[in-house]
Amino acid sequence: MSETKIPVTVLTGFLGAGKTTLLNHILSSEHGRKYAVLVNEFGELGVDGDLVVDADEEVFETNNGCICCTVRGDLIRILGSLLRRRGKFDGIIVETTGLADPAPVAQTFFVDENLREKSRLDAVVTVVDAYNVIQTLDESPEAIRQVAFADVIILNKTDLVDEAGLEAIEARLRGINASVQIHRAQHSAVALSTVLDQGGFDLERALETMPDFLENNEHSHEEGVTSMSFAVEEPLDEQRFQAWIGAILQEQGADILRSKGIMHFAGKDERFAFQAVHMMADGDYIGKGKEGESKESRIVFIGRNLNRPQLRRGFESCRA
Ligand SMILES: Nc1nc2c(ncn2[C@@H]2O[C@H](COP(=O)(O)OP(=O)(O)OP(=O)(O)O)[C@@H](O)[C@H]2O)c(=O)[nH]1
Repeated sequence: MSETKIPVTVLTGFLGAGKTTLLNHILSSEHGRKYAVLVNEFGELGVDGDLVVDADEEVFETNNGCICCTVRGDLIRILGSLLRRRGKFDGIIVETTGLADPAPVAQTFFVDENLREKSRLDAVVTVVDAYNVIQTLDESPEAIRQVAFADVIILNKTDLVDEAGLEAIEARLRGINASVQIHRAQHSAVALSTVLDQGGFDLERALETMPDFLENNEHSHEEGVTSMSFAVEEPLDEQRFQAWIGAILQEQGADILRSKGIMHFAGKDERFAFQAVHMMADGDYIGKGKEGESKESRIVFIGRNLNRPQLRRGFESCRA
């Protein structure tokens, strides 16, 4: 992805999962980089010397109008002014406290022209409380969505759950989101490289490790949220792909929470990284793959009511 675009990490997770602990861990680590942080609970971050932007309550003020529009408007305004001060920091972290659904925040980076030009959604990171997650998933559709949207899950509070319990949790999380990278943690102490600067390359790694045809539709207790991935070995026709994915997202974007993939287009050396949150999509060329690397194009859909044969046929019909 374009080097000049500032990476944005969207941090989400259920109440008390360990988001603030993670933020403090990031900001107090020796990484030699500067991050701007947008939170709606300023004051929790007792970190000196780092650039912490007080977005206060107003960022996520939602008492009138559509939640998505309000959030987007405020985010666009604050990020717009942040991006004018480019060069002062290397990345932006947006904590979505109080907002169960990360979609409107993530989508902002695909919708606004200015933000699209200057920034890119690097990853949605979801912090999960290992001790409470099973109950939370049973009781809350929002928790399921947060898992579905995640590129990276920090499975936190592993000190409170035994190994068998953790394995059961991981299986359940993968039942919702098969391509997600899960990192176990205590007090959100993860290597920063697992959270920040994920870019298109980790997407590729995630897709590689994801089995082709996961049959996990039996996870109906997750309100039918599941994931499917498809691979095509031959190069794709760019126009055909764009038309197909555009139509799919238009028609089924309400059910498709997240989609992402790495494409090899005929006549292009560089790989194309695609991602979408509901119907809002974005894509960028991310450079050539390594010598001898597979030229397979892969795509993953996470959502409900996914029609496997239809999606597979559609993707295969994009071959050049
Ligand atoms: N036992 C245990 N406790 C933890 C761990 N990580 C965080 N905690 C505790 O969990 C509580 C919540 O952590 P926070 O980081 O404030 O969680 P949060 O997601 O920011 O919470 P909200 O902003 O209220 O949604 C704090 O008391 C932490 O000390 C962990 O790995 N193990």
